[in-house]
Amino acid sequence: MNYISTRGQVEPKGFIDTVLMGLGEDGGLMVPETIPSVSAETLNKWKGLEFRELFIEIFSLYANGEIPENDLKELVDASYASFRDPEVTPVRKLNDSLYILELFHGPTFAFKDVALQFMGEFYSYVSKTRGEIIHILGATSGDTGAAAIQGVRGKEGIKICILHPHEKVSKVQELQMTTVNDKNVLNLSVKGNFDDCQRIIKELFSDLSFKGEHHLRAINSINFVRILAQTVYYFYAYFRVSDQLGSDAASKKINVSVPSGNFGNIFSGFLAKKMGLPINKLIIATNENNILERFVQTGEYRPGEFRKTHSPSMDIQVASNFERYLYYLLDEDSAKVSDYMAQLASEGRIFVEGELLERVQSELHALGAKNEQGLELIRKYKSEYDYLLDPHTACGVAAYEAFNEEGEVTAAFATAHPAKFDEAVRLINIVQEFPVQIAELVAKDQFQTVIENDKAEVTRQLEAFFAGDTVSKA
Ligand SMILES: Cc1ncc(COP(=O)(O)O)c(C=O)c1O
Ligand SMILES: N[C@@H](CCOP(=O)(O)O)C(=O)O
Repeated sequence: MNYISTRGQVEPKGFIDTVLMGLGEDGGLMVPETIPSVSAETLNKWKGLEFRELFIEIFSLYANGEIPENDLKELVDASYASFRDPEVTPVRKLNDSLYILELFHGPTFAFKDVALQFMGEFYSYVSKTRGEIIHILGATSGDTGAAAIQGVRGKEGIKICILHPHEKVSKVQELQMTTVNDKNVLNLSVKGNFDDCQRIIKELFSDLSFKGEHHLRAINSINFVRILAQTVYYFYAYFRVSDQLGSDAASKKINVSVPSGNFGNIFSGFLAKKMGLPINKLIIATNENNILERFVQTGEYRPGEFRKTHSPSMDIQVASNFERYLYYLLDEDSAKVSDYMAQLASEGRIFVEGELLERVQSELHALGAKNEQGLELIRKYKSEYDYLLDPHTACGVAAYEAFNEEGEVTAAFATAHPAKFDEAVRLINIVQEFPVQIAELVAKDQFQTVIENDKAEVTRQLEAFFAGDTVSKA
């Protein structure tokens, strides 16, 4: 299988080369030339697999055998060894129509660990086996950065620089990133918002001579391998919810409700559904930064005013993976995607209507939860089920409440542990106990460089950080 760009100007690439390229060299996003389809028979075989086995099956459909089976197994085992739950992503039933897929059992307590602990192992493997220099550049609203740093800290042949918005991530997120004192880690705290950080790194990735000279690699969901790793828990959740439904499984439809910002997580669900997983509704849950809700309701995709909310990781206006969705919406017509993206760049908006909008509305449901609504739901679920939602998960539960209908059940994705967002939880006077790994962060020193919202300054920092690195092949 080869990979091509949504904008059609990149020669087809193999799997590892696609991962190393990250953002397509034409500014588009890489996608598989064809999406593998999974038969009902295969789904039936897969339903008894544990998470790691499922990962290997799904990954193997996309990786062209470029990683020998034994090596892949070792990578997967190493990636999930640090997870606190043996199931990796367990599913809890809250009531007859609501199941929670807990994605926060990795080392940094957010769903990003599922893909990023794997990516850390993967990059290390590629560095050793191909002698590639791996200089990771990423932007974060808090969780990607923490998980990516954790995945590569101290690893030979790899350096990582993460841009986060200054004073716009939670205290725990900031500590998770900035208390890491390994020499291969650089935290830049940018006086701007997440969209600024993402724009700067995309501009640097688009400068092909700078990217090549400095061996820049992506860990954000612009990188297709992130999307792929995230599809695994859609399959896993579907199978576990079906198990728990028992004899009711045949008569119930299964929805997923996914807290969304950069559109990577929900796009993984879109991909899983295209592969043949019979998910019913794909529900996008956002906070008041509701560009995706506005798009699904009206067909207009227009970044609006940035809102600071209780779910800061989803304080995102420009949803990176939207372009991948657009590609499939436009029937894989890369010329049309390029036109739409050029229009977005020049006019600040794009618009779909008529049959296209009808298709969007048949494929996606979306709700932008209000700040107060999120807090109210945290309070309600704590008191009714003794289950503490984090504020991002609460947006997903709000969307479940809005869209789940008779004959359906919903797997709402818990994308973070509430301890990461105690600022919000405290507002409703709930006192939570912190996991020890989080409690011990406050005593540690922090290492970060605060900089202006300025690409030239980021460039200078990177040139100094990456200078003189070489790597040899194992
Ligand atoms: C806790 C949490 N929930 C949800 C999201 C949204 O996920 P995505 O960016 O893949 O849409 C993020 C990050 O964006 C997050 O950190
Ligand atoms: N919420 C994310 C934003 C970046 O998303 P990504 O999926 O593209 O890495 C974060 O925590 O940084």
